[in-house]
Amino acid sequence: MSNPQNKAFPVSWDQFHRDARALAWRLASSGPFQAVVCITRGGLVPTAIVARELGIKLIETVCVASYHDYTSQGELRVLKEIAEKVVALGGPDGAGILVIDDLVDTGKTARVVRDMLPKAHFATVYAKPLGRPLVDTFITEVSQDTWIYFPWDLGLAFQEPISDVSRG
Ligand SMILES: O=P(O)(O)OC[C@H]1O[C@H](OP(=O)(O)OP(=O)(O)O)[C@H](O)[C@@H]1O
Ligand SMILES: Nc1nc2[nH]cnc2c(=O)[nH]1
Ligand SMILES: [Mg+2]
Repeated sequence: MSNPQNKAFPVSWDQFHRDARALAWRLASSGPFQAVVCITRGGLVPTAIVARELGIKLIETVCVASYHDYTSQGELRVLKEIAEKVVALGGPDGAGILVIDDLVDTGKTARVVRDMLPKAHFATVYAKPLGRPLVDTFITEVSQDTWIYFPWDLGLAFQEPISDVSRG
């Protein structure tokens, strides 16, 4: 993963919806896709948006855990594999299957899932340089030392004014 994480890239619900919809537009000409494989949990929201736009109703999950305290990546564990009958829907090696995640950072998660479905189309909303070669389609690239804050991890909070003149 990216370390140190100097820069913050907070994403609102509106912006995420726009970016995920832009991903769907970009993917529309790469299909047709037989099914979506969603990498949980981060892939759940973009999968819902893309599947709605592309009219895909067959959705499978692959459950991968690696980041334990939001910024440090531990050992990668596959908690749930992709069902064989979903893999069989596509061509050999997952051709015709669309894999979706929210982002690719070091590319470790993408590598593990790519090894399961080498010919699937791999899409993320955001990409960092180390993981970018593993992704077929993405929308926005951020630098490796940026941490992306997703809307489901954020809440409204008071912001200190930029200038302190009002405090006398
Ligand atoms: O390219 P990498 O360095 O492997 O990092 C990318 C992965 O990290 C995040 O998932 P995380 O493991 O934090 O779990 P979550 O999706 O459940 O939040 C993100 O959703 C990607 O799946
Ligand atoms: N939320 C979030 N999860 C990550 N997992 C790996 N990189 C990131 C990131 O930049 N933001
Ligand atoms: Mg994830």
